[in-house]
Amino acid sequence: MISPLELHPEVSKYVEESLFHEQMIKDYGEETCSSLFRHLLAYLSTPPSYTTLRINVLSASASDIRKQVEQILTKQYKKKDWPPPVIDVHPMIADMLVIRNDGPHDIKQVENEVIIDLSCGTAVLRGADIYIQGILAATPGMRVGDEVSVYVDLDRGCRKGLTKPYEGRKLFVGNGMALCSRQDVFCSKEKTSGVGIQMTKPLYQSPSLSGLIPDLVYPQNLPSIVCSHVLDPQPGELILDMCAAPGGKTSHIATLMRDKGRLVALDKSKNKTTKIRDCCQQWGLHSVEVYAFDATKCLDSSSVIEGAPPYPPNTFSRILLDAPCSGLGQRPSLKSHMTLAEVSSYPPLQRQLFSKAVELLAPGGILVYSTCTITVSENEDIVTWALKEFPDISLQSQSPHIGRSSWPHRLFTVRQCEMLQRFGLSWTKDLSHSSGNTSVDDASEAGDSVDSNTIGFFIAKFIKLQ
Ligand SMILES: C[S@@+](CC[C@H](N)C(=O)[O-])C[C@H]1O[C@@H](n2cnc3c(N)ncnc32)[C@H](O)[C@@H]1O
Repeated sequence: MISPLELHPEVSKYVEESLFHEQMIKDYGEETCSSLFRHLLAYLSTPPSYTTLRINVLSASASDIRKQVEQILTKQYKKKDWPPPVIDVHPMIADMLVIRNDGPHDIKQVENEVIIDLSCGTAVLRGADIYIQGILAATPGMRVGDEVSVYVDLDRGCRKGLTKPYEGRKLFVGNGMALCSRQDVFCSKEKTSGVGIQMTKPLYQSPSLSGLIPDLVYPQNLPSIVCSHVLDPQPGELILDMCAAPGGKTSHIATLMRDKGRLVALDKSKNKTTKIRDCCQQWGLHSVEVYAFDATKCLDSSSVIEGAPPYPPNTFSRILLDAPCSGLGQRPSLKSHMTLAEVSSYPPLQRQLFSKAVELLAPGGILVYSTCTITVSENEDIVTWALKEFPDISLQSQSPHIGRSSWPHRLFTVRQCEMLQRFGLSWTKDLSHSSGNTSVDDASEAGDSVDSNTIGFFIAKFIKLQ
């Protein structure tokens, strides 16, 4: 049993107050709101029920890629003794494959124990095997072929190479087979890379995606795929992706432009821009220019459109601001070490980036703002601030719209709520109209479909008036 996402108490209070504002507490009662918040934290600690892959439809047809993926994963599943995977093209989004995950399973724990860290544990819950470098501790005497039980160190207390049983708080994530001995992990100079534990009986069965036809397939969460479709990039346009690394949405935007036109991709982190370049190169995309650049400085009226940033005002036909955020929509998320100062540092940065985006956008141009977090302060509040601050932009409806509408906000009309998209667990559409109904959507209410059981994500679309 996975416990709810753990937050620093002051962060938990901040997020809860951001979601359940005074009016909601008045309308639905304190008890209901805090029980919904606990439900939300529990939901965030579990992995999504589906794995989604974006596919390169410029290189092959969706059905061909689906077949290739099916062949590879069927072999992988057979090796692990699992029933064959069910893989479909998403009914509304032609460049997305959907694979149903399965779990949680009831797995009997064995004596041999392997400890891994939080980030490795998160990957295991989404289908990954464990690389040798990811192993923090293993039972003395562990040999190749042994069955082992894998635990996540929840408190970052496990010393690398610990020989005694780990006494700290740990979460069981399934059983696997050792492909290396304990000696290989901690004492060998040779065998230090590659898969160390193959997860044969994980708590959640989902495909292991490392190296899965990288020129045709990009593992990406559903809302991120939707986000680039909402931007609706067209061939021949001049488009800006302001915060682009590692390049998932950049490569998608360039693909939707059929690699014709010019896509400028910026990221503040120089190291991360390498990932954008690699990603575009792998998909054979040539329309992308990548710059390591602070997007808060990318506007300058004396600059020119060609070449590197900064750029003059009214330049781009479309801009994606996939903003740096607190990331609290990520699933599974077992424990966050973020402090209140960190979480509350994002809205000012988001407003700064948004202001630049509005100026850089050409009249008639489209701006998409998105985050992978759940706080109202980084989502709905940014929209209400922007609509007040910039009378020359207007909120637009989105296509495709397969997520929920926004979190209830005292400054939105019902129509405005419906123009925004929130993914992951959300307030039921009808709840805001009926104080008698106090449920959030869950598995019993179509909440377990691929469109709803995903990460927490927010999308807003604007047009700059002519
Ligand atoms: C949510 S991630 C972007 C994910 C990316 N759009 C994708 O789909 O692969 C936010 C990114 O913003 C970058 N960032 C943070 N501050 C920035 C700034 N001032 N200018 C440009 N990029 C920034 C971070 O390095 C991070 O890579």
